[in-house]
Amino acid sequence: MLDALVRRVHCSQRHDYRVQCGAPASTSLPRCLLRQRDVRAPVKTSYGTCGHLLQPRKRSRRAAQRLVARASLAGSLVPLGLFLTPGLLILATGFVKGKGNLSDGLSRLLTEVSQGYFQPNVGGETIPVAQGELSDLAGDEPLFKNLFTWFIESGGVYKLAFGPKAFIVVSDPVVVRHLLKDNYDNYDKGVLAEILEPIMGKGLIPADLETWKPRRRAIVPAFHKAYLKAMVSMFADCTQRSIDKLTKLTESGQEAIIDMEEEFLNIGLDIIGLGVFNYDFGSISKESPVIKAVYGVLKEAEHRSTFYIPYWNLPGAAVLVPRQRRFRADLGVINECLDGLIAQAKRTRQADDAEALQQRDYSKVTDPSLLRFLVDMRGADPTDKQLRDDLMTMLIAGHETTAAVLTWTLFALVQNPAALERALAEIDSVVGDARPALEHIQKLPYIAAILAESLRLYPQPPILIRRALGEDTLPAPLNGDPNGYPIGKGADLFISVWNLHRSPHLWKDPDSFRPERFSETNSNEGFKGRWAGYRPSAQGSSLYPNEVSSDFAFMPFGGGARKCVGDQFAFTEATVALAMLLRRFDFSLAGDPKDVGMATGATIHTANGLKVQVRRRQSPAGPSSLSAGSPQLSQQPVTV
Ligand code: HEM
Repeated sequence: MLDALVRRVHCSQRHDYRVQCGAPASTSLPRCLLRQRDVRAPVKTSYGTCGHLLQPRKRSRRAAQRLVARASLAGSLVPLGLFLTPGLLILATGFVKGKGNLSDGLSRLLTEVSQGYFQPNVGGETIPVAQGELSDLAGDEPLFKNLFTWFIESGGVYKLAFGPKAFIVVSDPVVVRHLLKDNYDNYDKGVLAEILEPIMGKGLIPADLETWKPRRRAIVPAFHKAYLKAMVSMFADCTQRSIDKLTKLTESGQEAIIDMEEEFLNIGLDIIGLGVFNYDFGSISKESPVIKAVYGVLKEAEHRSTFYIPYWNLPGAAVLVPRQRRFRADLGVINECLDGLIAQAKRTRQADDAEALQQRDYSKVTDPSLLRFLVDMRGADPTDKQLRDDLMTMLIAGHETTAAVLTWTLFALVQNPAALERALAEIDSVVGDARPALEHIQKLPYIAAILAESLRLYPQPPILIRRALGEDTLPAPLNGDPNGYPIGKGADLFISVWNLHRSPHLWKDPDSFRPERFSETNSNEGFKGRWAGYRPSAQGSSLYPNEVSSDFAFMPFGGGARKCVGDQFAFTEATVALAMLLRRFDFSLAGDPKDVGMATGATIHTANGLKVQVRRRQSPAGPSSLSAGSPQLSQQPVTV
């Protein structure tokens, strides 16, 4: 195990070194040995083979500010916690006086205070341990990148302890297949459900298994083929709004610098509003209190998913903490809007069974939204609250995710001229100036490979979360204990999609952007027949390479029972938007790729926006008949 105790350091010229902690092999491992601080001392006066002085990685000013902010927030909430029980006061003093740094001590204290219990023993004693501290989270890198470093050091299943809380981190396709498919009903969403419950209630993503089963059965049929066809037309309309805006900004050959991440978020919001509840946010061209509230709630969802102390559960936090007060106000605005839309849909209900609803003539349907289908479907009869939870869930699940895919795809393409050229040739010859239709999308395999490659490098979300409802034994990961790892009820798991997608055991040249990889077979003898490898032929009729063709090494939309319900919606949306924008404009990065940065939330987004220079594309070749596309959008969006 000691062999794994390595850390990265740099010399003054930024040569990269891996150093080993100096503890003797026989020593039992106190947690502090793994902390960067403890590794710094022995290397402070060491020199690398380059002759330069070795030094620990420097924290950026931003990271340091983040750490201070977290520590001070923790500090400001301590008094609340201290009132809860005198025993915790002693605990607090012990932690704060202890050797750990202040933020680590406070973080542990707050985790316990706010959750009110110590993490029960959740088994997993035989799992290799990597231990982390809050200071690791406050480093330069997002959490999922730290998880990758520990994966390389500790293997496809390891345990990570933050104070009293332990997470089992899984980065092996055989174990992931077991969790998501073979034994899925032994797991719920655990910590994620706790975080999201105030926002999504019992919507499909956080729902417990009992609530989830009938809702999943009701929602899946709503994404039928005729719906998807109508949606493709709407995707084109919403992208056209952005094209019109960019066309204006690039009048008479001008060049404009645009934050395309923001633009993709606007396109995505308009699309998800229309597709889910036939509400036109019109966010590409205007601001409204509802849009502001949606962004406010999304920001809070992101804050909660990265802030590992659930301070918002402390008594009074919702009233005392300004951002929590704002969050409640924003949630009120959205709920009022959704309640209005649900009431209106119920007033105009035309009940029918699912099959009949799927056979409606969608070229004449004025409201093709999911809400309309869910209200009209006979037999499901969800309560207003359940409907609202499902709508809110889909609004959040389908907005930032697709925008993030488009952002990172464009980021990759502007740096890969050969891939861009091939993409343009495909768009020009298959779609040309036509309005993209479902039939076009099936004929754009290279665009599909580009989007898949972007999702491989930047999975949205980078981590999936589960909690064991009963005991289980995780199968052995690559090079792990052949007996597997028993875990107990209540064990919390992080499935690291980032690690799977960038694993050197599963992919050749994993960090390169190379869409062509999806037409090559790939395997690893080390799995001894337990992992089937990546096989393009197993993709079948799916629009994109997926968890089936990669045997859970590539999961752009998750896998198994709780796989994304909006995968086809999202994939066609991204294809339409990308094809239409690339056809019309030339994009090049305004600045250094490093300036874009990376930040983590529910999705991976940029730290500083995706600023690109936009120019009109000069006379692109290819079919130019508009009649080849689908008919104009016939739906009349509702505004309340
Ligand atoms: C590119 C865009 C998208 C990506 C990358 C994505 C990814 C995912 C992933 C990975 C999961 C599995 C989560 C887990 O197992 O814990 C998921 C679930 C889900 N997604 Fe998506 N999603 C996208 C777009 C959408 C859209 C457009 C919608 C709805 C219109 C949607 C609705 C949902 C729902 C409801 C679930 C929960 C399914 C269940 O638990 O049964 N997603 N998504």
